[in-house]
Amino acid sequence: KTAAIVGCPFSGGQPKAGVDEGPIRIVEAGIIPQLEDLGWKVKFDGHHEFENISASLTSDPPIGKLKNPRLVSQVTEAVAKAVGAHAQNGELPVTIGGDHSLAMGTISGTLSHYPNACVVWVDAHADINTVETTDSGNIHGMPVSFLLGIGSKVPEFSWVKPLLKPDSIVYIGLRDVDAGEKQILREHNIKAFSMHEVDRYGIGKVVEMALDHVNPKRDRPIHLSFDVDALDPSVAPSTGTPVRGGLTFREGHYICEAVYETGLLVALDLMEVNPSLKDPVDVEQTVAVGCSLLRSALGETLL
Ligand SMILES: N[C@@]1(C(=O)O)CN(C[C@@H]2CCCCN2)C[C@@H]1CCC[B-](O)(O)O
Ligand SMILES: [Mn+2]
Ligand SMILES: [Mn+2]
Ligand SMILES: [Mn+2]
Repeated sequence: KTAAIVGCPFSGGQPKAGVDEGPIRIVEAGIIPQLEDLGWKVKFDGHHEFENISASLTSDPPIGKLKNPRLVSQVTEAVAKAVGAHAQNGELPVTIGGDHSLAMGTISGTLSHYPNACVVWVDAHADINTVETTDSGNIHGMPVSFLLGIGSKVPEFSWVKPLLKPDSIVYIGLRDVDAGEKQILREHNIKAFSMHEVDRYGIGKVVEMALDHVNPKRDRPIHLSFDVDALDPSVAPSTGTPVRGGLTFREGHYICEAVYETGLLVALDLMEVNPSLKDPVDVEQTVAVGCSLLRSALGETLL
């Protein structure tokens, strides 16, 4: 079994510099030999270069509130092609971000090859703002709305096909959801296990219920999209939009272990590690947690 590392040094979906260094630090931390030690054949053709895309853009003025729209669209389209190609080759794409706008690409890529795939989205945030509801205009808060095809269309994003259905995504870890997003989740009956449910049922039951919702017969491929800000800031401090009251180290790892145990994982994203926001100790911790989550999602067990 081959894992293909899709290193995406990209920060255009949000305003904080440094998140583009995430993949570089995770690879430098040794994720490749770590995965090889788990028995994976690891393919890594170097981090994706997006310079040519940004160089070819003479200008990229906001569209409405949306920031860096053309850059984000072109980068995520390239990522969709890369992920789709790896999936086509029978490899498991492991996309390391970079900000979460990249998931517009990764999940498009997965769905192009596995149309029946379901998505487990682990995050403090729903990332489902539309052109109408976004307040920040930061596209890392919007990828799910594009994947669902909701909200008014933006011609620059016409490559994104509405391949994701509302009943095929489930959230775990939500605790900072905008009013407009809450309304969208309700209107589309999108299943979400917030930190309230994690407290109430425990992570084991939450993961079971989440999978029962999107994968009742455990026969659908799974795309796991993990935003490290789902974890409590004490666990993963160096990230752009930290929110208190998050998942513990073990809860985050349990999700990854349980998803791997299904044997259905076909694609994995590890997003929003920004190694420039904190002191070296906190950065090191965040990078190490990112590597650890990746290992757990790819078969590392405690016994
Ligand atoms: N919904 C958001 C958006 O900008 O759209 C607003 N939020 C920050 C905001 C700060 C003030 C209190 C309410 N929250 C970040 C989120 C996007 C996170 C993207 B992710 O990829 O990090 O999950
Ligand atoms: Mn590649
Ligand atoms: Mn996110
Ligand atoms: Mn988030």
